[in-house]
Amino acid sequence: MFDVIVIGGGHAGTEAAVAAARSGARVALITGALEQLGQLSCNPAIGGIAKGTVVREVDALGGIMARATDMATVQFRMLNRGKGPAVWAPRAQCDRGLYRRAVRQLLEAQPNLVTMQGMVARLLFDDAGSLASGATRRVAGVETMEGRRFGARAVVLTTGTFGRGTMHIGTDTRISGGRAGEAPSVHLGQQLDAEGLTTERFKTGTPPRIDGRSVDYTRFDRQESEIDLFDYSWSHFWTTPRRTADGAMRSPEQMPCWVGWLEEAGTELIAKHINESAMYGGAIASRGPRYCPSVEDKVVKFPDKVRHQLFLEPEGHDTSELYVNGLSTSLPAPVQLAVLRSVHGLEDVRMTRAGYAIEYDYYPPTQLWPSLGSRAIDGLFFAGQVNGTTGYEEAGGQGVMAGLNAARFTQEREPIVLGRESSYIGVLINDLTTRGVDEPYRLFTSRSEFRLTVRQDNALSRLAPVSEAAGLWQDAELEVLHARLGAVREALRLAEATSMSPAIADPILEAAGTRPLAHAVRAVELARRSEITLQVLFDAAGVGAELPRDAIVGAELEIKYAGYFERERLQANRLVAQGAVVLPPTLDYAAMRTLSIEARQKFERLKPGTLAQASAIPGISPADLQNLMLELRKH
Ligand SMILES: Cc1cc2nc3c(=O)[nH]c(=O)nc-3n(C[C@H](O)[C@H](O)[C@H](O)COP(=O)(O)OP(=O)(O)OC[C@H]3O[C@@H](n4cnc5c(N)ncnc54)[C@H](O)[C@@H]3O)c2cc1C
Ligand SMILES: NC(=O)c1ccc[n+]([C@@H]2O[C@H](COP(=O)([O-])OP(=O)(O)OC[C@H]3O[C@@H](n4cnc5c(N)ncnc54)[C@H](O)[C@@H]3O)[C@@H](O)[C@H]2O)c1
Repeated sequence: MFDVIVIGGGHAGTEAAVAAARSGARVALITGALEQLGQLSCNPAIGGIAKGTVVREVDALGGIMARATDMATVQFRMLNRGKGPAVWAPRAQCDRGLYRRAVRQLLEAQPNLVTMQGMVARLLFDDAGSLASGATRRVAGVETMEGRRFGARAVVLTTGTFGRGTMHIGTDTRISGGRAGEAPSVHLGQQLDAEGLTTERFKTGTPPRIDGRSVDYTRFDRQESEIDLFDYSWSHFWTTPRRTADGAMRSPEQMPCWVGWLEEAGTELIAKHINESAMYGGAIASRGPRYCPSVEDKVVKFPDKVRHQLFLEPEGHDTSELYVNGLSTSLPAPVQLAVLRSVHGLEDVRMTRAGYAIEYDYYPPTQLWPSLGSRAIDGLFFAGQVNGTTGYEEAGGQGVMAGLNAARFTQEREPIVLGRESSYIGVLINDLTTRGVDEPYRLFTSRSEFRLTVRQDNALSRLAPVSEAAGLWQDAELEVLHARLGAVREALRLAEATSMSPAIADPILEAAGTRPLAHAVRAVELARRSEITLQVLFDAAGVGAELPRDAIVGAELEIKYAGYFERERLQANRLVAQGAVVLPPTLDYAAMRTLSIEARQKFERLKPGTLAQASAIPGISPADLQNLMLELRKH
């Protein structure tokens, strides 16, 4: 008997299992193939715009994604570097094999957690759900295809793209599978249909891979890694052997990326064969991710663009295979090869694997509570691609919260729901459970009202209070965590306390093209200037050498954008105060005549957990919210 069983060992499942185990639950993770734990289904890149912030949030909640990435990075870029640190976005490409092994190693190092191989065929139920939740059933365990049965008080379902997955290459090739080379999950979906859960279909796609030994690299621009400037996980600053005592990096050897172009010859080929593409030839009807478009989409939707950028990304040290980023496609394999060979430098290329599209089941996430628990079946939680999202990071973020709340469910503790003002994970889950999805959901900075205060550099200070209160850390980790947070405070104190004389500051100011000093000022005042970094000031004044760079950048951002942050914080506080008002699931919205009919219907159907969630439902007006507050007072 386990407290929590997690079905699936992708990015949602592995995080869910760790979060539940860290919460004190006895956890089993059951997945199709143990060798594939943590498999990066598509490109081996972790992070990017908004997603990089989620990786750090997962890390601040005790997750493993950041640690695994740090152990496997072979190429790193800080995106948006030109735009100022408030919107910097870390993106790491990993050695695919190293990443998988790192995930497995981290899982096996986790107390309270066992991993097992097996395809879950069905859930086991107790008859009744609890009266309070209104659920019709309560989950009691799982049974695998081989007939092994395991009892559990909560189950987290994270089966990704495997739910009745069908892969397509061109219009004629259709293969049943969850991912290239892996079987789909069929029985579980049939059972959930029979239980009355709503199921829908989405699609996604992946590009072909090529043999790096058949590439003429002289025709591509070489892009080096910026690795020495960054660690994803806060824990690496202090505890692990990733850095040597003098701060040098001990990551895997870095590999270059190659930037090239799909030219007119390639786009013409795609246009000519467009009806043979699975997506355009009618083989697939379901909707795909708008923001991870296939190359067919790009050619059809942007016909005036004669060329499209491609990145050849290394798959790892143990292989010469390259991932062709930008060329996701479901054209027939011979057409894919011809398109590849139209690219300058790929004239003689060997295609090692064809790209394909995949259609899979997802469960519209408005069927969930904000805890990610099912409204229909007590103790059943959903996370990852099955909730209609796309992306490893979106999956990981949901996984942590589902695992945490599944454990808390078994411990009869209140679920933890992150606010929109606290994190991108809060925005993601709030959007999913209140608004639902009509295309695969991907995070962007624009989805957050608080994108200046919710940044990649301050994830730990935002979420450590949550993870600490939830009891996710061991004592030694807490010590490191407090030291890490203390470093930002110390950098801020030093900025206030350090006086910069004209003799020290002027060479820096002149080099940056900003006006020199008339008299000595505090470092904090100079750090407000957009051209000047706090690190440069500290280096010149000979202070702060013991502080991690990241803490100094975090302090600098707090100084530079203090005015904006203050405004967002006030707004966030208002939202928290108002939004925290709890709406019990037993409220009879149909009887609330002061609400509009649309509001009554939507509240009845979606059962928002708090006023903040009620306000995020599309179509709900400020008048409805005011009236709802008045109705609540009558209760
Ligand atoms: C071809 C392809 C292309 C993709 N391209 C992109 C992209 O460009 N951009 C992007 O953001 N995302 C892309 N994705 C999606 C990305 O892979 C997912 O968002 C991410 O992996 C989701 O993580 P997950 O944990 O929800 O599911 P997955 O990573 O799919 O993991 C599911 C896990 O569940 C296990 N499993 C399934 N059924 C069962 C069962 N019945 N019993 C036990 N275990 C089971 C599987 O073995 C697997 O370990 C792509 C996916 C595919 C397949
Ligand atoms: N079809 C799908 O649903 C699908 C497929 C693959 C990946 N993904 C997801 O997308 C995310 C990462 O994708 P991504 O980063 O390739 O795309 P992205 O669109 O997030 O890329 C972000 C930015 O990185 C730039 N970029 C891409 N490759 C680069 C490189 N090698 N060097 C420097 N800059 C580069 C791009 O120009 C873009 O501006 C992951 O979360 C992954 O799960 C989804």
